Formats: sequence, structure tokens, C-alpha cells
Amino acid sequence: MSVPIRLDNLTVTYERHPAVHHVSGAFQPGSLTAIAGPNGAGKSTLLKAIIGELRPAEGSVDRGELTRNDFGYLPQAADIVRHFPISVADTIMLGAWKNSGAFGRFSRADAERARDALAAVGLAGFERRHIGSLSAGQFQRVLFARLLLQDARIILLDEPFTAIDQRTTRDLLDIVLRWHGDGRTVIAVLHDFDQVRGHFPETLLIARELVGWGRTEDVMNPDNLIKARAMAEHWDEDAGDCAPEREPAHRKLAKREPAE
Ligand SMILES: Nc1ncnc2c1ncn2[C@@H]1O[C@H](COP(=O)(O)OP(=O)(O)OP(=O)(O)O)[C@@H](O)[C@H]1O
Repeated sequence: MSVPIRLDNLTVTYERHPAVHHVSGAFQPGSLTAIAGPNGAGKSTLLKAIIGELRPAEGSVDRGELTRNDFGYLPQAADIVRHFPISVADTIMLGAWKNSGAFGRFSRADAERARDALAAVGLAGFERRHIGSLSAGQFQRVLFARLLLQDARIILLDEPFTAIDQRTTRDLLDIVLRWHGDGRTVIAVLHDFDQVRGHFPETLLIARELVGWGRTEDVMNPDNLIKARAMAEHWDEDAGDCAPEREPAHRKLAKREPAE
């Protein structure tokens, strides 16, 4: 598979108010890209549009031959409900659902892979723990184990290292770098600019509109960062609607579809 994921004039709105505005460019296969920008810049919205959870109000996302099963997605921790009575093992096995048979049965091989994935994130022996009993860092490790089991070609991470300690961050960052080494396409929303500069070759800097997209050393320069901040400071939440010239009736509102 060697086709990029292309964004063409992508605009995503919430009730016609643009959260992502006229973004164009491409994620090359096998690239490792950070999405950076101020709070409310549209970073999470952009990820959701890439996986198809939100529909464009204007423009498009061209995923080529990729299907939903090719995408592994880690939402922001705040979007994940943790008080379901579900074990660590079952949470991880959800990553293998695409391999399960017609009756949702998992193979012995899947169970072994789940154990391996748990060991790979440093949580061997945690299978029976209730997810509600885990620390934030342990839970994030479980979600990474689920992604390992899912074995997706494209991996989207929304603030994967927020509110977790340095050791966990380092361990999970190693997994991200391994995914990149395997040739997967990885896109991660990040707030830590040192992390972006240190480990992510490509950056997409957004402040609702694109500020820069390309090599990290080119994009993360002081001018662009000042520009992004200034664009955020000038946001007018009461600005008029975003009305595309020719808007198909079925695209009038960004529509939420069932999340993973
Ligand atoms: N479900 C929603 N309904 C209406 N507006 C929304 C919704 N989700 C996000 N927004 C708005 O869209 C804009 C972009 O939000 P988004 O969460 O994509 O930003 P972000 O860059 O990920 O922010 P942060 O860094 O704070 O997580 C914000 O103004 C936000 O208030």
C-alpha cells in the first residue's frame, strides 16, 4: 500500500461554525506526523474527519483503498468512559474484533497476542484487573496494547501522552517510534513541542486554518508559532456561518457517527 491520505480543501463544521477550515495536503505512507496547535485549534476534529467519524462540510479526505479497519484510533482520554465493568483482557481483545469470526469468537492465537501485547506495554499479569481500577498511565498502556493487537496500517493518536508520567511516556513513545519503523503511518496530536521536535519528522501546525505542514524543522519556527497563537487569539466564536458555495443538502451539518 503506497497511497497517501489526501486532504483537499477540508472544512469541518459544528452546526456550520468551522472548526477546521480549508486544509489541503497529504500524509505520505509511512510518515510520522505531529499535529500541533493551540487549544481549540481543530486538532481532534481533524483526526475525527480523517477516520470518517465527522463528515466534511466542504472539501474531502481521500483515503484511497484504505477502509475503516486499516485505521487504529486512540481518542483523547477525556472522551473515554472507564467505568464499564470490563476487564483489561476484554478491553485489549476489542482490538482484535476485526479478526473474530461471525459469532465474535476470538482465536487462541488472538488470546496469545493479547497476552504478548500486554507484556509489551509492561502490564503482564494485569489481564483480570477491572479497567476502572487502573491509574491513568496504566490505562493508557492498555489502550496502546489494544492498538498493538489491532495491528492497523494507519494509527491516529489524540494527545497520547497527556497526564501520564515520564517513564510511561517514554515507553509509549518507543512503541510509536517502532510503529513508524515498521512502515506504518502515524499521526499524533501533541502539545509538547520538545517532543514534536525531538521525535516527529513531520508536523501539521493548525489554528483552525493551516499554519504550516511539512518537515518539523521548517514548520515549527518562531514565526509560525507566533502566527498560530495570534490566529487563536483572534478567533471570534460568534463569527458568521461557514457557507460553502455549492453545499450538498446531506452535508449541511458535520454528522457524528458511532465512535469505536
Ligand atoms: N461536538 C462539538 N460541538 C460543537 N463544537 C465543538 C464540538 N467539538 C469541538 N467543538 C469546537 O470546535 C473547535 C475545535 O475543537 P477541537 O476539539 O477539535 O480542538 P483541539 O485543537 O483538539 O483542542 P484541544 O487542544 O483543547 O484539545 C473548538 O472551538 C471546540 O469548542
